[in-house]
Amino acid sequence: MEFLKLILFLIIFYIIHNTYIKFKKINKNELKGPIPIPILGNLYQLTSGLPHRDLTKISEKYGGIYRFWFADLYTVVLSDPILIREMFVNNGDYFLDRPKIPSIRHATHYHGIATSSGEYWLKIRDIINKAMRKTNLKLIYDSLDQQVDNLIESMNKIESDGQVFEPRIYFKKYTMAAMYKFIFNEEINFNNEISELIGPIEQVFKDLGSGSLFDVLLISRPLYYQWIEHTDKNYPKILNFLKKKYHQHLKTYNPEIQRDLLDLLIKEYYSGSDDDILTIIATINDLFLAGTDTSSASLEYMVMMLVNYPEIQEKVYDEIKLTVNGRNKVLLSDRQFTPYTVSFIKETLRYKPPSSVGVPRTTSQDIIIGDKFIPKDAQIFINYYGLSRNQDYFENPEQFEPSRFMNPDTNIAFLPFSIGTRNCVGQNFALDEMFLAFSNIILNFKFSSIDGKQIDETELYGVTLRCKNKFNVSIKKRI
Ligand code: HEM
Repeated sequence: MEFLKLILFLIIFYIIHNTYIKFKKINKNELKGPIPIPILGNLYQLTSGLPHRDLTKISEKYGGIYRFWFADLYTVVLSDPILIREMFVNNGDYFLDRPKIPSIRHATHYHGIATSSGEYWLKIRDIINKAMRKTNLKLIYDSLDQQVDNLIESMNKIESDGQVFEPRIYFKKYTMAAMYKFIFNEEINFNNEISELIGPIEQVFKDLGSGSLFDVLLISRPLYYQWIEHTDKNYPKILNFLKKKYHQHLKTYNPEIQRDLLDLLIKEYYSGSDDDILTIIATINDLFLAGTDTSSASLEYMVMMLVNYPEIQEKVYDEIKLTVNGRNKVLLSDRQFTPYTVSFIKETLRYKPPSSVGVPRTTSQDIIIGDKFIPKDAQIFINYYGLSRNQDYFENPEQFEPSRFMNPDTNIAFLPFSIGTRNCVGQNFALDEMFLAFSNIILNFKFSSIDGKQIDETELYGVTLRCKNKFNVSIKKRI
């Protein structure tokens, strides 16, 4: 009986303390936001299954910066481009780190490029920045050409066999093959070892995307960490695969010759210590995950937009056809002559931003931005979806209209790759890779809906925002 009383007392104490933390005044300039409830905070307001849309709706009341409690995590949600610049560029040093949560600790132990912080991150970011410069990517650009040829060849076969084209699978293969070449200098074999990784990778994305309440409830974190360490089978599979590749690579490693990214990382981090091995493995894991799903999801959306807006499809095709002037291949150097095609790609990134609420950051100290107080350790979200729906910057934001980007003035709210020193490290590569695939498929094929109806544009929320339903389309050869 006494024991039960003690438990009851502890529960009541916990709830009161939790409520006090969420309601106490921390600063006279603190952010406004919806009213939280004990324990869950504002999570009860994410009701639609599409958190980026719920967060966008809340910003209609509270504006481009507001406070939202993800259970126990004080979170700042941003959709105002001026404030985003003020924080990530003008005060960038205070917003560079990533939050620490059990599922990330389990996955990478905060190693690698995407989830690390502080000096450790600075060093690895510098290495990857250099590796991603175009001059160091010659190999991968040669290989991209080959991947585009493979894509067109597969599509030709689909068309001549009278089959339908499934964008998701073919674009995934395209972006995976590109990253595989960049990291391992190898052609990917989809019938072989990599096929067993596709399932675990998808599951990891699904788990990270749906998020876990136990990650954001402080009291449950230690137990939750132990639980995932013992039950998760997906990350160990991916990491073991990458470890195997690392050891194979080591056997033929020659410090005089840099074949690929893995060689570069071995050069920088080879000591054989567990920590350095984890750095190498976590970094290639990050690049492989971050560099494949985002670009392939965008390409998938581009095809959907071509089908749903046939008159826009014809405009893009006419521009590309005129530009290549009889050649049967579009090159990167053609891009400067295809402003409408570039606008189409930008509009797709705006309309369906692949990184819907981005990769969260955290503040390293209390800071005032404009007249807004942001406390140390707050989690910072850019709501890319909300940003791209900001009516102050985009007229009729719910309309898919590529010509909005034909205006030569840059729209400061177009930031699908984030901004500042920790923006997307693969931005230029992603834009090149998408342009090459997109412009060449449009030169070769006309896309249409299978049943004559528009394809459902609803998103499925996740680390990467993608279309809710996998869809197929009809393709018809143009040249
Ligand atoms: C349409 C394609 C892509 C979009 C929209 C996108 C968007 C983003 C965004 C919004 C971030 C978060 C940046 C921040 O914290 O402020 C990010 C980070 C990152 N992206 Fe991308 N990305 C794309 C493609 C790629 C590709 C192709 C690669 C690799 C070649 C890549 C590698 C990374 C990495 C490694 C990070 C973490 C950077 C760090 O923490 O320092 N991304 N990306």
